Amino acid sequence: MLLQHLSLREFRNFAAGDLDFGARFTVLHGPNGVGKTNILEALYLVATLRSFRSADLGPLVRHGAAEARVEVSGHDRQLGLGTRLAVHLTRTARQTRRLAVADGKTVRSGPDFYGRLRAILFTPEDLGVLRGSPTGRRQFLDRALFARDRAHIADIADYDKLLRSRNRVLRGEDAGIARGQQDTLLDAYDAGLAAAGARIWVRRERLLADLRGAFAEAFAQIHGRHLGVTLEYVTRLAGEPGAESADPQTRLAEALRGARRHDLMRGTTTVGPHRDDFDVRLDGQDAGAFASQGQARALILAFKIAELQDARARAGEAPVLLLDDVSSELDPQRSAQLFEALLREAGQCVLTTTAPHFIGLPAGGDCRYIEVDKGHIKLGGDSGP
Ligand SMILES: Nc1ncnc2c1ncn2[C@@H]1O[C@H](COP(=O)(O)OP(=O)(O)OP(=O)(O)O)[C@@H](O)[C@H]1O
Repeated sequence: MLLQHLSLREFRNFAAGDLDFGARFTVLHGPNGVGKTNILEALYLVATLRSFRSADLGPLVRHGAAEARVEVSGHDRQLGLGTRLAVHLTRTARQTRRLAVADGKTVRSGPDFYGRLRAILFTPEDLGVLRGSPTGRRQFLDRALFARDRAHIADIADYDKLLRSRNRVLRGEDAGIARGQQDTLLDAYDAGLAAAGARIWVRRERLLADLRGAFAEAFAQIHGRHLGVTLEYVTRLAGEPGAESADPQTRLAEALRGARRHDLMRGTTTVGPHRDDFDVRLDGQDAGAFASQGQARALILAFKIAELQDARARAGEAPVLLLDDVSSELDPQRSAQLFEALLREAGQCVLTTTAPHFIGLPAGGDCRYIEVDKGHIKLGGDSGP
């Protein structure tokens, strides 16, 4: 989809905001805290019905408002038609409800909505992923999969819900459950977790297998060919004796059953893809512990390039690249390298920066500079920085 227009109502710090996208680049610029990332978050919401900053959608509704709306219009290149996608958020006392609308029609099922706008996100936090927590690395992989496989978003949501329910039962938090009922409930949760969890696990393994070659090549181009690089999925389930013959769902179901007594004592679920990780090695050494800052960034950049190449090859067109404030983390030389490599692979790209002169893209033609100022999108933003 080629993005043409975005309209925000009561979203984050925007009471109302409208902007037209550049055909290739849209540079959102302004000081810290004015709402630039909020605009990327709005686009990400339309792509995935999720936020990349908060699990709860409540904070996306402007303080004091009960409802928020994000609407994107653009051109669906595959259908050759104009298209409009909207997400409405309604905050109630207990939760925030979301409603997806495509071309005026409500879309009840998430998987029917995901993928109409396909977006790949790159934030400064991604640059620290190798040194950060396994949770951050799993989110990093899952975000890559959200753009690749629309079923993955639904599986992650189902898995998280089942996991929370299983953990509540393990901790005895559901009052009034007898001992016999507890086992029946756990059996049901285990079956659901094994089904969704196996799909998550298999997709993550396949993603890494598919990206491995392009990742190594992109890293070699950025950093040189003198260091060997590997990329592996890490799961405790892989090495279970005799497990190789069973399919992933059966292996996960058996592992959950086997861990149940232990999990009851711990009050939490200790096996499954919510405990998995991925491992990047430079000449056999763990990159998280041994790579220099520059190497770690080059590795993540290489992963994103591989992700963009894969997405373009699969869908026949490049997804929209959402690039949040990356230049602030890099020196000018690295910044130039990053833009050169990423932008070569990207189709349409929406980027935020406090320093538009850093971006170095000429205004006009396919590039539009838009100034953001405390919840206001300045009109007439197609001039240069
Ligand atoms: N629900 C909300 N209602 C009103 N304002 C909000 C809401 N959520 C966030 N904000 C405001 O949005 C602003 C943050 O916006 P954002 O993170 O997009 O800034 P930014 O321009 O990307 O800044 P930086 O350059 O530092 O990354 C803050 O001023 C915050 O108070």
